[in-house]
Amino acid sequence: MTTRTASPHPLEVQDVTVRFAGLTALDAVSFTVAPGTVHAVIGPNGAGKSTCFNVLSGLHRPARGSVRHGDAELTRLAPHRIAALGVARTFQNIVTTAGTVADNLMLGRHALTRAGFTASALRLPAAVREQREHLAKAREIAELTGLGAHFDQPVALLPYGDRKRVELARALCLEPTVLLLDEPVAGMNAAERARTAEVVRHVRAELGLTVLLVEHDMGLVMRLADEVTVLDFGKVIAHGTPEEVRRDPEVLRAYLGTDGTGEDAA
Ligand SMILES: Nc1ncnc2c1ncn2[C@@H]1O[C@H](COP(=O)(O)OP(=O)(O)OP(=O)(O)O)[C@@H](O)[C@H]1O
Repeated sequence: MTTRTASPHPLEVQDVTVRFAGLTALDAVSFTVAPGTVHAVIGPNGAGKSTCFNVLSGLHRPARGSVRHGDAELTRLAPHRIAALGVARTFQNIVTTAGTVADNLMLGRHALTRAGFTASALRLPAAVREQREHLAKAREIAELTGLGAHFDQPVALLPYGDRKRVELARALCLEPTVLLLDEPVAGMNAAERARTAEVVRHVRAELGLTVLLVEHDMGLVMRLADEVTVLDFGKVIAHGTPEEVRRDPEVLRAYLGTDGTGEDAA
């Protein structure tokens, strides 16, 4: 069975430009996500965060620029090929409500399954053994993400925060080296947000993952990110630690319409 280890490679976004009809949604965006770090992409509404996320996961092909991870140029690959390289994404809206937690996590193992359909259907010994190993791995990931007690429960019956974490666990079942999180705490209450931050911190430490997250929740970004890239109108306006970007006058202007002095920006 495939087991991946932490990647030594950064995720390098270089000069990425995306246009929709007349609108430049991303304009020569560059940043590097260092291996084993949590990197957040933030920005006001319409700044280009989702577009950036979709480029990284292969849903949008940029007009220009590259996204490199080791030897791979991700902008030329279909989403499933990017996932197979160990770059897994979550989806903002919960996509997993059917079946149990175990069922959903086993779906996440699908790309790592070697036994063919026929071998599985005939329950050949190798296929049965592989299935058992995948189930054990799925259980391990459920434990890691605080879902162990719910492993055999229907996802639809779980509280919202746990359901959203099933999505995170499903992505982890791919044994990624890079995890792309699309607003992982959207819609959660304060306790659920804190719990999810703890889980992300824990899985990053345990698995040595590189994490890129797009997030509106500043509290989460400040608590979790090692580095932050700030977008506004499709351009990078700031890079730095959470503390640095929080004090950056450009960032204050973009978010608050002020330069931080109390005067409205022109
Ligand atoms: N498929 C599309 N077709 C046309 N314009 C689009 C498309 N997707 C995004 N845009 C536009 O591109 C710009 C960037 O949008 P994007 O969704 O990436 O921003 P965002 O930072 O994720 O915003 P939000 O915080 O509101 O989710 C916006 O002006 C948006 O209207």
